Amino acid sequence: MEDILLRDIKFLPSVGPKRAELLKLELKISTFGDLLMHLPARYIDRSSVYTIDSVRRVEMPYVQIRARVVATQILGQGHKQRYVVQVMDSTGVADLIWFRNVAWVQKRLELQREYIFFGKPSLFNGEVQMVHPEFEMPGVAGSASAMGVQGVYRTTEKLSNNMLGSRAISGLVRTLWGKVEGQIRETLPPHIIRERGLLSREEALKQVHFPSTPEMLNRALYRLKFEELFGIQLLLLLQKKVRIDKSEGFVMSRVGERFNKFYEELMPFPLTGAQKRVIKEVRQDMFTGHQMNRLLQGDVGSGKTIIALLCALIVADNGYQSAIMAPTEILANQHYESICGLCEPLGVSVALWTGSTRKKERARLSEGLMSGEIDILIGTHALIEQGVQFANLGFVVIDEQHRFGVMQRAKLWTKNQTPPHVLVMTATPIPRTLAMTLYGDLDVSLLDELPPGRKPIKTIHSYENYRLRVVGFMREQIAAGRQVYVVYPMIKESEKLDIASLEEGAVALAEHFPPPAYCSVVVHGKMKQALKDYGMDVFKRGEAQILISTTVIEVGVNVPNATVMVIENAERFGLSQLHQLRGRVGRGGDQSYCILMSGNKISSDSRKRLEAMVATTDGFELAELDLQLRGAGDIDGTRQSGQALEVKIANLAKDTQIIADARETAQGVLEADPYLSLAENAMLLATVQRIERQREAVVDIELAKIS
Ligand SMILES: Nc1ncnc2c1ncn2[C@@H]1O[C@H](COP(=O)(O)OP(=O)(O)OP(=O)(O)O)[C@@H](O)[C@H]1O
Repeated sequence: MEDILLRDIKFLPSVGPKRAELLKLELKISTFGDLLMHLPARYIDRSSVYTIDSVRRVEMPYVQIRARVVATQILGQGHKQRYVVQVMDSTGVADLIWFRNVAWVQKRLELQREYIFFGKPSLFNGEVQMVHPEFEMPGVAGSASAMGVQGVYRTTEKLSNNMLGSRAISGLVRTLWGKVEGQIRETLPPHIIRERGLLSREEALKQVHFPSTPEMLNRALYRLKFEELFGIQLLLLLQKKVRIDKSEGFVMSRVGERFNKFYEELMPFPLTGAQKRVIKEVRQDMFTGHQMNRLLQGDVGSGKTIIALLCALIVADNGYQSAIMAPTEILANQHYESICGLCEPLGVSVALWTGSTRKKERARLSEGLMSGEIDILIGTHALIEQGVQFANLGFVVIDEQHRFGVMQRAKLWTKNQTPPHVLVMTATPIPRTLAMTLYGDLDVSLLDELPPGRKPIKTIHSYENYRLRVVGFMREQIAAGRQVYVVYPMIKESEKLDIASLEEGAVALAEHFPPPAYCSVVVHGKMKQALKDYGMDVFKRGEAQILISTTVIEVGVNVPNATVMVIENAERFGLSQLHQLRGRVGRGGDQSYCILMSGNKISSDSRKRLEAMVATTDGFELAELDLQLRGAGDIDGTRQSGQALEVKIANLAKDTQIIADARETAQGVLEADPYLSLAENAMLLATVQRIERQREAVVDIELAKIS
């Protein structure tokens, strides 16, 4: 049978070639199936009528009220002219305002008559207002107000101009439904539908487009989101299983001289319990003969670098090479310096490869890598972009991988016959359910203990008016021998402006902290690498007391003597970023401070973020809150992953319970049928294979972009 869902959209009555072309261009709708999956972007609930008084108390984006017109008047002149209609019900009065189409409204609204008004309410001086509400007489059969819950479809200006606004799209979907009803195939096996009490796929699709009640809409959305997330979880768990069961990995069974010597004689400090536990987990993985793919989550300053080094030493003792990849050159340099220093007495050879490594040096390094002379290579993306070759790469550390592109890692070393063990390190605390999706194919280690002697950082939110006090505080800290960071936000669209504001800030600071008594350095992303390195070095050596910078220092920079972090325009940063920045201080034993500077007027979301920063230093708590405030799409890298994972219906930030349910069901299915070989799971296998193909295509595109 021909699959009706694959039919070209131009064959749908009242579409035709011209509108079909537009639908393709604007909304990527090419087939009947595409239109069916073009779900409403939001819903309006016209199933209940609110009283004016209750509108004041409930937070609903749109409401309808039933009220009588008691007064009308035209206010203002010219383009400020507006028509204000006062309406009343038994609980109160509301003002309805029109700035346009005044004559049209005037003609249709009669004094003392009752209407249903539908619109977006707002409160002005405690009074309910609605601008440009829709209205109609109550009790008219088939009227919009009697239609219950309605979907609003995403459309574009161009489509609206061609008679394809939200309502027209809704009409097309209705026509479509008449043709496809009864032909929608089920994609989940009956046992899952039964266990989870799900709607059938057909019923779910019908209900998302034409909800009969709010409850049915919720069940329909649950079913479609569940299906989407379940497919992903199944794929992730299956990939993990295949890796563990089938993929070969290097066996690193020796704990040799270099690791032992370092551990016993050269370690600058005893490891924390959590660090010891993680090393043990990694060693176990490396011993199994399967490839390790582990995520190391540790809050800022929890001591991840030493773990990378200890692992690399085990690897070197077993005769393999390691690569450690950092997200920025500054960080790669920092790792290189500290690891070089630590490794010198061990006879382990360490090299650095970044975007600014010169051609001649690269040639020399390539030789060293191919001959096996170099044990540990530290670098940036350049390691991949430039296709660096190793003699026997056994271990790769990806630092801060959220910057790296979540999906890329899967494909990085597929060229090697035996893939190296991979340790992904991240300081971004990822809420549990999000981690299930983003890193669902990895094993997870947690560094949940900070090195001893750390004092919690004190965080203060300060306004522009108090700047002089902040300056005074910075002076005190500098007088006590400490160092200070001052960070400006960087917003991609207007880098020039950002740098200008940083430079202005630097000039103002120079007045408060004049040379030669004080020394400040400026570092920002647009500077030449050599200059950046120079600035960082001067600060690290303690020769400058103030480092003025953009967020280039956000990840990883480690200067334990710096105790004050001043964040300018803190309201412009997201919570995870603020947390990362704050993590640059409090890395030594001294009391540290984070001062969040903001303008006097900030939005309520910004205020919530800043208040949360003041209230807690717990990265996980902040990450959860960030997720609620901003959604997964705004957390670094997750938008990209959402796309790569083809998550279209579910929301990775909000649908946490559904993610957990989907994972649980997926686990259950795989326990009973580890490789989906039973007939009853054939359709699941097909789904997983389809997602895998899509995902691979996306990863290929991502990789093509960087290489
Ligand atoms: N067990 C320990 N005892 C004392 N100090 C430690 C210990 N482990 C690490 N440190 C020190 O703590 C500081 C932070 O360590 P490191 O730079 O590895 O943190 P990180 O986890 O990479 O943090 P971030 O993600 O913020 O970069 C460093 O100065 C490091 O020398």
